[in-house]
Amino acid sequence: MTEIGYLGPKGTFTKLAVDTAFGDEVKQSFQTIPECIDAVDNGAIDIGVVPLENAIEGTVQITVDYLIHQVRLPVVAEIVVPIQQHLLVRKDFNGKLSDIQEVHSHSHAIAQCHQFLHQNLPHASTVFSTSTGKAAEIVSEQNEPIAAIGNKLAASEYGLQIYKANIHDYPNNHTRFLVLTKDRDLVQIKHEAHLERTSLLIGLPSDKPGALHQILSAFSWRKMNLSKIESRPTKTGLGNYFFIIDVDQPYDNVLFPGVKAELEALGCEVTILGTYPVYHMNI
Ligand SMILES: O=C(O)C(=O)C[C@]1(C(=O)O)C=C[C@@H](O)C=C1
Repeated sequence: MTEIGYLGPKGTFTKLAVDTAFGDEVKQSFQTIPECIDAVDNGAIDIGVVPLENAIEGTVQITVDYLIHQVRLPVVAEIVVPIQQHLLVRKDFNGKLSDIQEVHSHSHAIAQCHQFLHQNLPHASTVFSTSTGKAAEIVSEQNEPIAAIGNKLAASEYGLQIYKANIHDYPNNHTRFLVLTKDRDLVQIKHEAHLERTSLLIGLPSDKPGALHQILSAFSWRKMNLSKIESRPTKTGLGNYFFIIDVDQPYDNVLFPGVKAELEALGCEVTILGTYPVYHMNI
């Protein structure tokens, strides 16, 4: 039976994404994103689902860096889900907002609610946890005036109440999750794909004038639509970067090999990270 790993424990957004995409398959929770990716790599599980990017806070850097520098796994699908952040407290908490001393959550969830916290809980300290589900678990176990930021699944899993709903700072909050596996045939998502996307990693030989312009030209004159470009440090010294580029079309045997050859002629190193369908889902 196919086993699917996710950032746990129960009640995380990743779990919601996995449940929506994979229904009743067997699932295993991991405490960190690298542990989940390692488990796919060493065969302990078949598929891993990890957060990649949030509409408010941007890239989940540990995911990108781990996939670039430590474990290269094929990306075979992307799941996009709406994210609604709520302020969760124990059911026996009946104080005021100003009584809350600590707010626990994943750093990305705290960042998505930064303005809310700044305006409504300026006196409370923020405490980072490994996930929103973990934060909810911590709050459920302590008889203290503390709160977690998380989703409604976390509220029901840990017996918490939603003290204030939808505290994320901007509407239209979504997170992209990557589905990673060595065996593409294992992944069957019963939804209609929104589009096909291809992600590339491009390394420059050295910093030189016009390098980025030349890279972008290779896509531009072929009329290939880029939906994201991001630089990440190569970790070899200040000023050295990789570019990660998302192209909103599937890999083909004409345009992509053409881009690759053109960029390699410029001295760039080009790696295809994956070509995959993108599913937009409601949770
Ligand atoms: O902590 C969780 O619930 C997660 O699934 C992680 C994560 C993230 O890393 O971005 C996923 C979705 C939300 O953007 C907030 C947190």
